[in-house]
Amino acid sequence: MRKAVHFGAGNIGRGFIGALFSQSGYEVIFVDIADQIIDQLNEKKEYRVVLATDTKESLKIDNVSGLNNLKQEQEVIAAIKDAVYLTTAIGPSILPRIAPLIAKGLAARVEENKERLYVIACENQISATDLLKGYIMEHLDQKAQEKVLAQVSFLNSAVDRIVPIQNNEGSLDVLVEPYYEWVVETKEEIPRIEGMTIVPELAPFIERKLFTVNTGHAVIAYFGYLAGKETIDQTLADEEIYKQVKATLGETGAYLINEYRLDADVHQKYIDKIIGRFENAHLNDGVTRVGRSPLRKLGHEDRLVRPAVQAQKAGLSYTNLAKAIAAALMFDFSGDEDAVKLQAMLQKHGIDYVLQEVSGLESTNELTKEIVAQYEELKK
Ligand SMILES: NC(=O)c1ccc[n+]([C@@H]2O[C@H](COP(=O)([O-])OP(=O)(O)OC[C@H]3O[C@@H](n4cnc5c(N)ncnc54)[C@H](O)[C@@H]3O)[C@@H](O)[C@H]2O)c1
Ligand SMILES: O=P(O)(O)OC[C@@H](O)[C@@H](O)[C@H](O)[C@H](O)CO
Repeated sequence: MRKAVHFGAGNIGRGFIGALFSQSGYEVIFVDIADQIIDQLNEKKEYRVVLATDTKESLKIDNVSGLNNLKQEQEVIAAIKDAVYLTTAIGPSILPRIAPLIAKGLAARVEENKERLYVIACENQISATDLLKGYIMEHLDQKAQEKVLAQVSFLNSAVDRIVPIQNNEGSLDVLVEPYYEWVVETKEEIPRIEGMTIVPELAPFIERKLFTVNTGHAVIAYFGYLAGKETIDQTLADEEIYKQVKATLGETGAYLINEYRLDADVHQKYIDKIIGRFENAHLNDGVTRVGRSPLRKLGHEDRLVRPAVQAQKAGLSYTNLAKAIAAALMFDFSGDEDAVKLQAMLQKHGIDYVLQEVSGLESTNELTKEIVAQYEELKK
């Protein structure tokens, strides 16, 4: 049986990427640090993906097992030697931590197995696989680097499926929305996986996804948090926030339509469909999950700052994006390590410093001035 090694047996790992591999006839070896999940994967060897619909249809996902990357290095290396695919869904900040072990696995594999291996990072981050590749290369000598580059394809991708935090302690089953899209950039023929879409140029797909689904989601999460809401669907029921989401997606939409020559009507339908997905009450998706890691989300290339910077460059409106950035700066959820760091940084150094250090925005930039003004307004 063909093998896929997938790092991160969390919500997207089990609920989306691992599930597609299993349904495509692959044996899926999940690699994670959570012993409870790994033990269950090895004991049960199957779980269910449950769709967040009225009827809660479910699919059985089998041929799965688990390895702990901190305790079973040799087993992970052996699995990489045999795999056809190596994927991740672990969070962009964790990629540097798993890179040393992946490097060891790739170095061993290219000596013994001449079949091509396909590496794909499935994270909400532009060029996540390129980043992972860079981290891996730091752990290989020149000879190993050359062999790996000759025998391994590193493919960027965009992943879209809303998978909330699961409220079923002790179960491997995952509740997911029915919609999904996995777009992979390559010009090669690669082994077929059910549900994977291949494109020669990813930029329009990942930017459209990040700056519509994730920008919209972030707006709901940060304004919802400020308004004391619990979930994404509850927040969207608030008329003012609904209007704010629409207006912000109008701004990212204008940038995307201009940049990628998209059809305006088709893009509007895409926005409407996504808002419909956010309204799915079966997901019970928390504003604190969607707003998680605000330092990452306030990054220069991420879902809020990049479209604002790009809109500004193109002479388009960015007022609503600036307001969303201001709301993200107010995310002071004590259960989120990044939010705690962000608030400490704001208190110690002030907003101009944070926008410079975290978002790469100069204090003299008109966009920065707009964010500061919106922040002062929100604080009132
Ligand atoms: N949940 C979604 O709706 C969704 C949708 C699209 C993309 N994504 C992206 O997928 C990625 C994963 O998100 P998620 O929601 O599945 O998160 P998650 O927290 O549910 O899963 C992450 C998994 O990684 C594991 N992990 C953490 N550190 C590790 C380490 N050092 N070594 C091995 N495993 C480690 C955790 O134990 C966990 O099981 C993120 O980049 C996210 O942006 C999520
Ligand atoms: O995963 P994050 O933290 O980058 O973003 C939170 C959500 O917006 C995200 O997980 C979405 O649910 C997902 O990107 C939908 O495809």
